[in-house]
Amino acid sequence: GSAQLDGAQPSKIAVVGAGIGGTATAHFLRQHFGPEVQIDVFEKEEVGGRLATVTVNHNDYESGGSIIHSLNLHMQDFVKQLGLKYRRSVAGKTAVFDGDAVVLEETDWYLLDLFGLWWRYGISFLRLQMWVEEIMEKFMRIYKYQAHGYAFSSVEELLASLGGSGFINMTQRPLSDSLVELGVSQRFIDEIIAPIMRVNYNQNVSIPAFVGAVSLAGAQTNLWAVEGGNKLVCSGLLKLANANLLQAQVTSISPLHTGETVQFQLGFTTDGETHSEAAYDVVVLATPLQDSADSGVRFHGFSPPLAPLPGAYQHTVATVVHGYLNTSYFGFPDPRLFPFASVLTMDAPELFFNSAASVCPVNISAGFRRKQPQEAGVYKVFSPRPLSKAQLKTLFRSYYSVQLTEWLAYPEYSSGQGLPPVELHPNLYYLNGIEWAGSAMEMSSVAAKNIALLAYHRWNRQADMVDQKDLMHKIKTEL
Ligand SMILES: Cc1cc2nc3c(=O)[nH]c(=O)nc-3n(C[C@H](O)[C@H](O)[C@H](O)COP(=O)(O)OP(=O)(O)OC[C@H]3O[C@@H](n4cnc5c(N)ncnc54)[C@H](O)[C@@H]3O)c2cc1C
Ligand SMILES: CC(C)=CCC/C(C)=C/CC/C(C)=C/CSC[C@H](N)C(=O)O
Repeated sequence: GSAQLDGAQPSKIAVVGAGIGGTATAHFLRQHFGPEVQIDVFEKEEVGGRLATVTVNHNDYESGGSIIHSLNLHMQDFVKQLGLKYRRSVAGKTAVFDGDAVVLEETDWYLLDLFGLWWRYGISFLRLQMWVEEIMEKFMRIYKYQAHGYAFSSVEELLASLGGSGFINMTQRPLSDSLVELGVSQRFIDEIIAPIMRVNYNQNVSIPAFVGAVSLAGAQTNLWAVEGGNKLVCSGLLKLANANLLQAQVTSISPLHTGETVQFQLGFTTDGETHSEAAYDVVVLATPLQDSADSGVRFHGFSPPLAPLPGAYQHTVATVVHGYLNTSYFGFPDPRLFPFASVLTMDAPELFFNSAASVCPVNISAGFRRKQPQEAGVYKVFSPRPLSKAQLKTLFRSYYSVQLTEWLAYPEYSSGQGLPPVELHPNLYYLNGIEWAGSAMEMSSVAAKNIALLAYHRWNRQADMVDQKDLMHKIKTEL
């Protein structure tokens, strides 16, 4: 009970979930709280969570989170600190399919086919590009604030520090409204924006503008991934943090009142057996807690009781197929004349898939080249539901293997609810609320750094490092 009063560090911290959010939290907690504290990370399934690979024909392919933006500085830092390597994506052309024919043949929507896009969409293209750049520039402020040690007690405070009320409004208003206001044409929205929202978030242009901008950043050309698989970052961070990995599902969290301070007792099951571990000073929940996300975590004995989180997570199926693409379906009876590496789709009710793309293995050997459509290749198809045999036969002339991963992938953004809280109770934190602003590896990493800083400042009662206003100015005048 006296730990917090005499300024000592916490002795035990628990993190629930070993995805990028949980493992990055463990790493940053270690940085801030020092070498003495015991950090236990609970994981019920695989380290990596939504970063995962499937093996096809002796090669591994990303089945969950796959691409990282060049300005995602936490992810970049992790890769450097862990001695991992970057894997650049192998260039390939993209088409947009409307269910009937290819409506747009482009090479690379930012650079190569700029003139083609100009001709077709006029000023829309430039306006959109500037809009995304401006948002990215403001978003990048977070790295400075975090490097100076500033933390935020809510996702709203964090966003407001970066982009004022404009950023918060962007989490509530539809992307389509923002784009129309910008003067982006309906044709551009239907043929380019909607297909990008479908491939990245399995949703339409009514998703909020902030996550829409994140999704558009994810359609730029400066993207990379981690050689060997993105999930290597998670296992690497656990080691770097010197954290204990407990292969167990946390089932309950209850407060333990001892004197003036509160600690937490965690109930968990491992190999069907129930255990409990007491006396955690700080707990970070790094997994979605909505009922539909099925984390299995229950809160007992909190007064007032913790309110359930509204909203649900979107079902998205990633199907990795080794076979021959049926190019006829896209209007190219001769596969040798099919020039595309990926096909995005417009928002058409009859379409049963969102995208189909030739994919590269996570270990690209020096001489790697994409297979031609007349050869057997490995493709990833995103769809809202598992593909039936008939649907597979529509997309592939024949195939050797099919691997299906069903994800509760990212928030269902249409519900228009607010952003979940970060502080559930003193010393009990929730990471995944940030996904309701935008779900991406970097968003979880930003939230991880924020929670580690927040936990540290709360523990040490440093109120002047939390929710400070006018940080740009403060930082400039700091020594
Ligand atoms: C198909 C797909 C494609 C994506 N593509 C990209 C992309 O290209 N780029 C990008 O940046 N992002 C992408 N994302 C989003 C990105 O993967 C996620 O935002 C990010 O991985 C979330 O990490 P997290 O650690 O917050 O959550 P998770 O990875 O979900 O980690 C939570 C962990 O907690 C564990 N857990 C849950 N309950 C318990 C419990 N009770 N006890 C113990 N453990 C528990 C889970 O098993 C899981 O491992 C994609 C997501 C999907 C699904
Ligand atoms: C957080 C910021 C500022 C930028 C992140 C940009 C980014 C990498 C967004 C990706 C979002 C996402 C959920 C993509 C899913 S699908 C990716 C890919 N098309 C695939 O084929 O797997």
